Amino acid sequence: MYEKLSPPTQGTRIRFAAGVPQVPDDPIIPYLRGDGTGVDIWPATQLVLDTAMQLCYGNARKIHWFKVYAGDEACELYGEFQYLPQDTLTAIREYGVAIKGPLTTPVGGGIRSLNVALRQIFDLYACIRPCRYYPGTPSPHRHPEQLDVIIYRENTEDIYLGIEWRAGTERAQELIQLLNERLIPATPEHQGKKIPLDSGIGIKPISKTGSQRLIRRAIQHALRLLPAKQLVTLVHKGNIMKYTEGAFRDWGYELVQSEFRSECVTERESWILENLEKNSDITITENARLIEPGYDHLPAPKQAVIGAEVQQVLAQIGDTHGQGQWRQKVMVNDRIADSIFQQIQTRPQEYSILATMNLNGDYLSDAAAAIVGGLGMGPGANIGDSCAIFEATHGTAPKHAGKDRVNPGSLILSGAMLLEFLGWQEAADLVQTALGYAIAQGQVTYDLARLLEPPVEPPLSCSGFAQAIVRQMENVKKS
Ligand SMILES: NC(=O)C1=CN([C@@H]2O[C@H](COP(=O)(O)OP(=O)(O)OC[C@H]3O[C@@H](n4cnc5c(N)ncnc54)[C@H](OP(=O)(O)O)[C@@H]3O)[C@@H](O)[C@H]2O)C=CC1
Ligand SMILES: O=C(O)CCC(=O)C(=O)O
Ligand SMILES: [Mg+2]
Repeated sequence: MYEKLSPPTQGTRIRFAAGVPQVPDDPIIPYLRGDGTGVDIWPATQLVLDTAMQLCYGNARKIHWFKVYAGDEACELYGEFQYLPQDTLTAIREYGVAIKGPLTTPVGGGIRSLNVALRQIFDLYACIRPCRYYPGTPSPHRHPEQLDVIIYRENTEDIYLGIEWRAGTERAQELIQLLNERLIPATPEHQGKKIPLDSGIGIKPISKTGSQRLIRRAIQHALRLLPAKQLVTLVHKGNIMKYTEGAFRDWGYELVQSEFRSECVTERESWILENLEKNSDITITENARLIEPGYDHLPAPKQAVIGAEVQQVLAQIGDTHGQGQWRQKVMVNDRIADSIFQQIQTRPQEYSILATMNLNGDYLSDAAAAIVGGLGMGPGANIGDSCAIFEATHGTAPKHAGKDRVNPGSLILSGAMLLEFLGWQEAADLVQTALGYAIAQGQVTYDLARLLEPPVEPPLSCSGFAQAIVRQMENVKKS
């Protein structure tokens, strides 16, 4: 079955039934060490996860790690350009749940992203990146503790599908000519536009299916955490990209109507219902005026549309959501992408779960991680219906590779997400608590040490931080 791999001789595979992992007490879990700082952060992570398992479950539960290869390490074993060997894909498919370090992607030419390839091959459509503050972590913000969001990033489409043509190539020019000569002139709203012939071209597909399955998971997550997480915000740049990003928003609202009608309320619906609560004699027009800024300056047909919206909301959900019932539901709203970058900084406490397309989520997850301490504190999971791969938000940070200095926190916390996914909450909680205690006591790596006042000198090494977490876990278990 494998060309160069030998799976562990003990352990059992995880299977998925209707999207849910069926987890034995002795799962075999493939891991990819990764490139760059993967050599530092993976051993640190494995130590913490194994210790947490041992402390919580003794010999009753054990992960049997299965080393598989991608990136530079794979080329060493399998030969030149063998960045993602078939063995690795077979192992991940067979065992269902994996964890990985970061993998390098060159800018411009060369190989396409192995990270993105794995998400696409296994249809890991939901990239989940929680950004939560651990007290004592230095931050450029005065109140980083106010940010506690979970980013749900669509993970398989958008420009990450990688359908691009380099400027000047025959295909790029053929496509530009087709667009300039046929498709653009045939579309009235594009009249007069022209694409410069020396352009590179990339395609940005955003599908209804892809958008809705991601947003569905985000809403389901909010419902599980209710009332702690009560808001799902659809992030988009739909004012500019109407039929891709704007459609993402519209399909999100459609989903509320079609699948979550009794459990959700949209922000606009809540305004309409609240206006009625505050004034039971309010007319449709007065209500419409209150929900739509500039209503009085709109042409009559547009005013009519808003009036109809008010009427429809009251008729459809007045009984089920009115008189304050909507306050117990998950609210769905939307924000334009550029604005959400400042909102998470200026009003972080107002956001809970952010549902995004691929590119926006990539940007937003680094930005949100910066608020809670930087990329060393940004965990993540890529989840599909029959596979899951856990990985940090950050990349290979090549200048720090092999120096035993970077913060393994993101991969360790990704490991905690893995434990939680397996249903081993006690071990997941232990890891998070111990990591929090270590940071609170100033036991930190260089990235946090340099920001603390006064700076911590010398900082812990990568492996030293893992050992500090291990000591904290032992203390928690003793007490
Ligand atoms: N999922 C994946 O595998 C990902 C892979 N990549 C790939 O990684 C490569 C490098 O990307 P790059 O843009 O440099 O981004 P990186 O995320 O690798 O690193 C950028 C900077 O973030 C900080 N940082 C990253 N990881 C840590 C950590 N564990 N602890 C502390 N600080 C950290 C460092 O800042 P400082 O030096 O200031 O301390 C580092 O220089 C590229 O090939 C890229 O494609 C990128 C993102 C995700
Ligand atoms: O795959 C890569 O090289 C970068 C991906 C990335 O930045 C991310 O997934 O956050
Ligand atoms: Mg990124």
